Order: sequence, then structure tokens, then C-alpha cells
Amino acid sequence: MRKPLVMGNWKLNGSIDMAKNLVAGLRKELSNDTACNIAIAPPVVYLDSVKHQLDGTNIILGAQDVGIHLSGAYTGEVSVEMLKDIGVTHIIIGHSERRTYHKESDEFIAKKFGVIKEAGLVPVLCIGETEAENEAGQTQAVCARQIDAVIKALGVQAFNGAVIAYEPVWAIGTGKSATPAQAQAVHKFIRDHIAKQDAKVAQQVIIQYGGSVNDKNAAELFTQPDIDGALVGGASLKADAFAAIVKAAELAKK
Ligand SMILES: O=C(CO)COP(=O)(O)O
Repeated sequence: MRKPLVMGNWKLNGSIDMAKNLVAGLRKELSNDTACNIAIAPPVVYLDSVKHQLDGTNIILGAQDVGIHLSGAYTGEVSVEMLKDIGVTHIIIGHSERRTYHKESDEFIAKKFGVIKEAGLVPVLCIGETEAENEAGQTQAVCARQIDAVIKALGVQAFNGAVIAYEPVWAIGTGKSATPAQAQAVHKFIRDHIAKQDAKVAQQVIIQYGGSVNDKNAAELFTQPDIDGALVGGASLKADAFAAIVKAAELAKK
């Protein structure tokens, strides 16, 4: 049985006060004994203080991105060892916002995957097609290409203990979530694609859905057999909505 992971990606939102209030809200809403894994990924400058605010909870600390270098003359970069140093365990990479605005390639993202694995942490690899690719019937080809870049660089075993987040770009921040059936079909495709190389790796890999997940549509998404939780943007900024999504994941997977 895979334990679902519900992860909040705060993106470029927040302040010291907002982080304090949000974490306090989560502490109130969530028990410490949840049947699913819970993570939050605040902006990098707040990670250290949020880590302390999470003391005594089972909420995992995540980061939204990482550099590929470990140290040296790379102004502005943050290394995986630094994130590990302050208690981060899960790191989102390949988010469509980074692929688009920062022109990150599949190969570059595979390098990030490699440094995260090397450090013993958990990569959360975002994949997914744009609206135009979806309309052109390229969803499977795009997802396969984004996964194959990692397999080519690191081998399929790299997905042991890793997380994939299927986030169709057209569903991100649009309020237009994929339907449970649409998402399930792609999740199954992703799992089968990995299974072609290694069935065991495919069985254990966590595949989250992301894209306009909220407290209303989460429960139905989570009833799908290959949807192992969610990567949540907007709704992760409200403690009650995020907690409701966590509870939906627990109920669905019991
Ligand atoms: O990009 C996302 C999470 O990484 C999804 O964002 P929304 O939940 O705001 O659509």
C-alpha cells in the first residue's frame, strides 16, 4: 500500500506573519497521527523559521527548488546540502513555472533529481503537458519524455522512494482541474511506463496529482487507484482548505 502525500506548494507567497499564522492553523486542524504524509514547501527564506514552527508535528518540510551545485561561486544559488542542513527532506523540481519562466530543460531537471538522490533526500518531480500539447494529443508523449530524461541520466532505480507530481499545465491556477478519470488515465500511463523498466519501482512510486486541487474536488480525485495524494498550490495557503484535502486523502485511502 502506498502512503499518499499531500504537499502544499506556497510558491511566491507569504511573509513571516503569514507563515506563522498558516502553520498555527495547520497545527490546530491536523492531528499528529495522519494516515497520509503531509508536507509544506514555503519560499526558501522562510524554511528555517517554519521548520521550528513545525516542531512536534509530523508535517514534512519541503523546498520549491534547488541548485545543481553543492558549493562554490554560484551567486544566488541554494544547494541541496544547505536545504538538508535546515531539515528539508522533499524538494520540488521541474515545476512548469520553472520550466517556462527559467527555461529549465528535461536534462537540467534530471541533474537536480540526481543531486537530491545523492544527498539522500526525496525529489518531487513535476511533469505535465501544456494545453496546446493536450489538444494535440501529446499528453502521454510529453510525460514519457520528462520521465525518460531522468531514467536516461540516472536509471529507473532513481525513482525508488521518489515522488512524481502530474500537473497538467492547463490545470495549474486556472480553477479547471483535470477530472478524476482524466487524471487517473495519465497516472496509470505514468506507472505503466515506469513498470516497463521495473515493476517494483513502479508499484512504490508516489504519483501525486496537481492543478486546481481544492477541498471540494480532492475526495473524488483520491478515490482513483493511481492517485497518491496531491501537490496543492492556491488551496495550501488556507489552513482549513489544506487540512480538508489531507483529510480527504486519509479517508479515500483507508
Ligand atoms: O502548481 C501547483 C502546485 O505545484 C498547483 O497550483 P494550484 O493548486 O494553485 O492550481
